[in-house]
Amino acid sequence: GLGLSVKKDENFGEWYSEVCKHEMIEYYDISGCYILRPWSMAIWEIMQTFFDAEIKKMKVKNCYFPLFVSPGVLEKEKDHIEGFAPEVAWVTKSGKSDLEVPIAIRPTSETVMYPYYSKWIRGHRDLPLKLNQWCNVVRWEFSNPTPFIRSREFLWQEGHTAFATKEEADKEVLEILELYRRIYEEYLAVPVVKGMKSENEKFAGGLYTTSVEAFIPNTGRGVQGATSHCLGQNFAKMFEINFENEKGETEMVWQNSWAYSTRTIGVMIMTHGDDKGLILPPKVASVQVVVIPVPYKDANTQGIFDACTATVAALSEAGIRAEEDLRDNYSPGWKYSNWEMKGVPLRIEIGPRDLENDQVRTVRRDNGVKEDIPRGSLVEHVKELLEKIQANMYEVAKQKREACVEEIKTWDEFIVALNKKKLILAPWCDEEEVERDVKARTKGETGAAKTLCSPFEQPELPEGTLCFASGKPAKKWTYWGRSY
Ligand SMILES: O=C1CCCN[C@@H]1CCCn1cnc2ccccc2c1=O
Repeated sequence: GLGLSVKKDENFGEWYSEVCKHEMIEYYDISGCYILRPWSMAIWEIMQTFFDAEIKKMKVKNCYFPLFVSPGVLEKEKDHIEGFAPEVAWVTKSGKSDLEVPIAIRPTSETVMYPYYSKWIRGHRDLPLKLNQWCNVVRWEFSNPTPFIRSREFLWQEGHTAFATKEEADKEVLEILELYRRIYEEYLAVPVVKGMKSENEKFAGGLYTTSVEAFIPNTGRGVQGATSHCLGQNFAKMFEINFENEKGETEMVWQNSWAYSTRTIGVMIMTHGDDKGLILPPKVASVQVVVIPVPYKDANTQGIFDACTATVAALSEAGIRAEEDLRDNYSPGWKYSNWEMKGVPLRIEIGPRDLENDQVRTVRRDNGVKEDIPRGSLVEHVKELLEKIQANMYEVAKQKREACVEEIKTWDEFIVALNKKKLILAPWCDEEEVERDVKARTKGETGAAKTLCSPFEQPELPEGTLCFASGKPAKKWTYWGRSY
């Protein structure tokens, strides 16, 4: 039928799967793989347009490296690959014959790119080297696949930069992290926390990992939104990426790598969707306004259709992504439900009365508010409405997320908050052993609790505050929770 068969608060998993099928994705006959249909691809492209322009301002250049990785290079560094090896997909045959040597499909491109960084970087004038690629990666995961959130192939951008000094690397890590915050908060209207990953959770091959973390109130799970790593000189050592500095001495480069993926779209769907379906933030909506005629038996139907077409033309002229739905085989009511399901942020209805009064009726998808607007001031009104919708969606999501945050000080409080699906802010001694212990003690069928990040914005930590898990002196406030 037309509507969703379950409610968001009743059966979130089923709700999410159904909402995604309303033209964002199509399930594919290989498990963990999904078809990105135009309705979600358009969102990816809008984000890409923003991010690509921003990194170009930072002198990052786009490139493209092969999909295939030779085994020798992939396994070059044991502790980088150790935990990940089971996820690597391999090509072992071509046609009927086996390949002499199996070839891996990139799960990420450090080992693909860095042998060539070593070749291209000779002297300090070759630095900084800043490359990015927009591509797909494959990780053959076995934990439950979820559209956009966890798939065996996904689209992402991966930036790989090399500098002469650590200071330059440290600076870029945070500049990129700010762009990720903007993607989530300014485009997807999703609030995120910027922070540092723990030693346990960071990218094992790097020096430190920063991330933007989102939270899904319905499941009480954190979700890593995007990562920006400083790799230090670890990969430079592994791949011998050296340069001759101004004094003629040989030094190793300092590197970063950073990525966001199509997971962003899943986080947006989970955050904003309701029981009528998707709600798209205007900034990323491929159709921001849908104009629907409401003809009445003997009314001037042609006049109504012409008014719809003229309204779309005026809005498009002003750079607003507007479409009319003049299909004569669907009722206005059916169209309202259909476009609400697809999450179009603003609907405009034009009926006989609107025609007489030279006005249109607007209906907001985020809060349902209806308003009659004179056609003379339509464009300005709609621009304002779209901005209000964008801002309101962010504020509502931020309040919902804040309502989930619980600050705790003891183990018992931690367990209670965890079982109440809270986003937990706790004082922690920052010891890896303790994090591993918390994971072990909270292991359950819904997954263990772990650190999500230590926020850069640290609340006051009074002298003598003890770690909630170990009782040792706490060093920092850290967000904990179950995660995707
Ligand atoms: O996040 C990023 C940002 C973009 C570039 N790569 C880094 C780190 C990727 C970490 N990672 C993640 N899954 C993997 C899966 C298989 C093999 C290797 C890996 C792997 O190295």
